[in-house]
Amino acid sequence: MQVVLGPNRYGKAETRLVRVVRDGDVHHLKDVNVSTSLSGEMEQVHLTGDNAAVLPTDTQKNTVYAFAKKHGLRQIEDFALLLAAHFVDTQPTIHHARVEIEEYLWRRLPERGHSFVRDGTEVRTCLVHHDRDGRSTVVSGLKDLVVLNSTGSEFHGFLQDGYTTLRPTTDRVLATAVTARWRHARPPADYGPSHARVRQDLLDAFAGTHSLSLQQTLYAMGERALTGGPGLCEIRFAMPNRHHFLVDLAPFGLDNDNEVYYAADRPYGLIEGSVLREDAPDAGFAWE
Ligand SMILES: O=c1[nH]c(=O)c2[nH]c(=O)[nH]c2[nH]1
Repeated sequence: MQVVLGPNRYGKAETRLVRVVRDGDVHHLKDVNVSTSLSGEMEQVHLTGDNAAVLPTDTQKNTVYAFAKKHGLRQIEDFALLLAAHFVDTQPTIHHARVEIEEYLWRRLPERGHSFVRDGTEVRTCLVHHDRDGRSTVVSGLKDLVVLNSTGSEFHGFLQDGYTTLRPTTDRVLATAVTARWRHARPPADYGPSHARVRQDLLDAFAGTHSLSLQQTLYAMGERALTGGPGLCEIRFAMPNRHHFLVDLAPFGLDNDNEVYYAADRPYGLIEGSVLREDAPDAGFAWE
């Protein structure tokens, strides 16, 4: 039986990097997790162990740190583009680079210029590709944006079969941890304000939508982000439905008028979907 090498890539996953910029007594902090992944002329390393085409993952990690010093680190998308282009443009055997970055957010404490507190659970993300034909794609995003509406959410009119026990409700808690990733029709002038704008659009739509299902809320959030400011053409979501079940307090002679909930962590409904402009340009390898 004949076998052949299939698609492959290799790289250094999760290079943790903290960059401090000292502006006198006031420090600026960037805390990121960088994963690089390269592909190209990798037949020989897999078939015979000849490493001549391989840029070591250790070198990839070193490059991340060196570039943080040489070029600074402002918007993660720009840093990822710089790294991806570097690997492809300097190594003929590397035909494609994929760089994924997570950024953990810190807020400076007001009293001091160099003390920080982690800003919630939210993570900013990006996924960048660059190939040897000079094509680049950028997907920006966020994850673990935890939101909750304590009313303004209903769920009824759903299919019922012999296994259905869920009661229809016209007033429930709606909570989720949003993962959203998006691409722009054209690169924005600055990924920072664009990210802030999309994030605010998502929050406004979550809060402002009287929800008949999390699916409806997802679409409303996508629609808002696409019709808002920063020129998005596609946004994809994964939203776990963080169920809040009313606790039955009747055994204790107490009523429970939507006041006391059991916040379940699993299982959870997982609602996923995308919203895109009808004329969205082809995504190419952007999401891979
Ligand atoms: O918003 C919801 N969508 C569903 O598809 C679903 N399914 C379910 O059990 N609860 C919910 N809630």
